[in-house]
Amino acid sequence: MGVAATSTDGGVAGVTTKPALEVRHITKRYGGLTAVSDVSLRVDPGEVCGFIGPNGAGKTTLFDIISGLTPPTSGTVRLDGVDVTRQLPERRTRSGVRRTFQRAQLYSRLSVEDNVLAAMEWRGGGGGLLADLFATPGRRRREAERREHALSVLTACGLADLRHKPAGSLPIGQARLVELARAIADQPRLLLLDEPTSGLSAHETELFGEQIQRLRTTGVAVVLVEHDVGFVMGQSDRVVVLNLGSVLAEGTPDEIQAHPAVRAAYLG
Ligand SMILES: Nc1ncnc2c1ncn2[C@@H]1O[C@H](COP(=O)(O)OP(=O)(O)OP(=O)(O)O)[C@@H](O)[C@H]1O
Repeated sequence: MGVAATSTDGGVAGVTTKPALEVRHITKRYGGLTAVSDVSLRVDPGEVCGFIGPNGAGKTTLFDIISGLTPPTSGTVRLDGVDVTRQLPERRTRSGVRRTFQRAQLYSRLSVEDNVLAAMEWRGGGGGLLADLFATPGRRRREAERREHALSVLTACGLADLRHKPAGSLPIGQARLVELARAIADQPRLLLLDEPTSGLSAHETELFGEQIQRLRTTGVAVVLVEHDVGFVMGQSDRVVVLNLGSVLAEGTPDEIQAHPAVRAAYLG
C-alpha cells in the first residue's frame, strides 16, 4: 500500500505521531462472501481520508468495523494507538469516535437545538440531583454555556434559523447537517462520514465541506465514504479506492485520478 500503509510511528527526530485510526489486516466474511479482505490503512490526526469504490466494495462494512457496529472476522482496529477491536461502540464513542449514517439518525420529535444538546450531554451536569432540583448558579451557568455552544455549532452548519423546528420535519439535506452538528458538537477525535452529501443542495454541500476543513485544522481525523468523487477529491488529503473488499489503490487525489487501474475500474 501507499504512503500510509501499516507503520505505527511517523515523525521527526524521535517525535512520534500515533495515528488517530489504524486498521490492520481487517477481513470480514459473511458466510461465503468476503465483504472486506485484508485491508490495512491509517489516518493521522488532522487528516481527511476518502474511501471510494463501486457499490458493494466494502466501504460501509469497514465503517461498521471501525465504529464497532460489527466485529471483523480477523484483524485489528486501533484508535490513538489503543487496540479497540473488542470494544463496544459506546466505549469508542466515549473515546471520541463519531459517525454519521447513510440515513440520518436523529431524534425526530426533538427540536434541532435539542438534538445537538442531547449530543453534548457530558457538558451539562455537575452538582448532581441537588443542583438539578435547585438550579444552582453553577448549574445555570453551565446550561447557558451549553446552549451558547450549541448555537455556535448550529450557526456554523447553517442551521441557526431552524433550531426550534422538530428534526423530523426537515428535508434530507438539512437533516444531514443536523447529524453533522450532533457529531461535531463535542470535538470528536475521529469523524466517520457515510455518504454525507447525498441529498444535499450545492450550498449545503459547500457548508458541509467547510466544516470538514475547519475540523481538520483542529486535529480531527476525518474519514469520508462518498459516491460524489469530485467532493472526495476536493476534500481529502488521501483517497483509498476499494474494490470487491480489497484496496485497489491509495494515494493523493492527483495520484488516484492518474492511477491506471482506478481509471480502468472506476473512474472510467
Ligand atoms: N450483514 C450482511 N450480511 C451479508 N452480506 C453483507 C452484509 N453487509 C454487507 N454485506 C455484503 O458485503 C459486501 C460489501 O457491502 P458494503 O455495504 O460494505 O459495500 P459498500 O461499498 O458500502 O456499498 P454501497 O456503496 O452500495 O453502500 C456486499 O456484497 C454486501 O452485499
